[in-house]
Amino acid sequence: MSAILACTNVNKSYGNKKAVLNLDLKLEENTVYGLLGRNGAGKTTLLNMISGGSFPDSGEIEIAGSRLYAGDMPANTCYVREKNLFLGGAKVMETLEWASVFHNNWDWSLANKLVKTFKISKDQKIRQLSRGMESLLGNIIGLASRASLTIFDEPVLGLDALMREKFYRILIEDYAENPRTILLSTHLIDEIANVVERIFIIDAGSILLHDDVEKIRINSHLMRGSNEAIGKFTNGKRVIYRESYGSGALAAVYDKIGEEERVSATKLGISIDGLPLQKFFAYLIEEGEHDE
Ligand SMILES: Nc1ncnc2c1ncn2[C@@H]1O[C@H](COP(=O)(O)OP(=O)(O)OP(=O)(O)O)[C@@H](O)[C@H]1O
Repeated sequence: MSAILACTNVNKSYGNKKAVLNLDLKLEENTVYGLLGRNGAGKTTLLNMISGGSFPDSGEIEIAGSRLYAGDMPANTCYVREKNLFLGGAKVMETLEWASVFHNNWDWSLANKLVKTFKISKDQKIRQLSRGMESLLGNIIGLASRASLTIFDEPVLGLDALMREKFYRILIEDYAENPRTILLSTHLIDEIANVVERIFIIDAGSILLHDDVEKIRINSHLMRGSNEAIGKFTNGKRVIYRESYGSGALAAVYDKIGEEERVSATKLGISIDGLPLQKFFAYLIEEGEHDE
């Protein structure tokens, strides 16, 4: 597979604030990625640079092998912003028509179908849409663009649980029929666990970890036992978080644990549970804080 996006040693500051720091990131063709990071981690700053909205202070961004220079609009890329830039006085239909002009692979039949699915009136003005409906309109544009690189920043903001589920289901179905690279940036991690194939975790402007979701699911564990047993068992393993309480301890481990090791853990009185993605992320970020 070849890279649709490559960021190399990218930096961006606002005054003294380093928002993106020595960041490397590579996205392959035809893969769904998640970009996770807490508030202020640098996600929007990064996505703005990838979409040509701002330019790095240093480093390189390449899209489909072409380097982005200041003022360039990346080809065949669709960026659905958290705060979209639609004109309040324009109608939904006019906004879709405007979007269709910018995207070569635009699919009107999909756009029309989704407008019906999400019950949005084409004659309604943008300023009359609810927050959730506005998110949905952005998402319709993202999906109908069928861009080789489609980026959604907080796509389910303001949507109820049913609509969030519907959006992700449609995204997966459409992706299966029309593979392209999709990057989902969100705080609602567990909701995308079954949608994305790989995950990038960004913290303080840099990528802290990237891996396959399946690998994270298999290799992330929460262990509880005595301080001594946990210390012994986790020796040499990648411990992303550890906490002691009295004579007991808890450890979040990101490593392979084989059957034999599980047997020896049981003998040591250690319990091992899986870690939901949200928890894995929280422990990883918290451990990062301890290290500072
Ligand atoms: N225009 C700006 N001027 C000054 N500082 C900024 C500006 N935009 C962002 N920052 C700072 O840069 C850092 C990264 O911000 P960014 O918006 O990229 O984070 P984020 O991960 O998208 O956060 P959130 O999830 O809250 O949207 C933050 O510390 C933020 O305060």
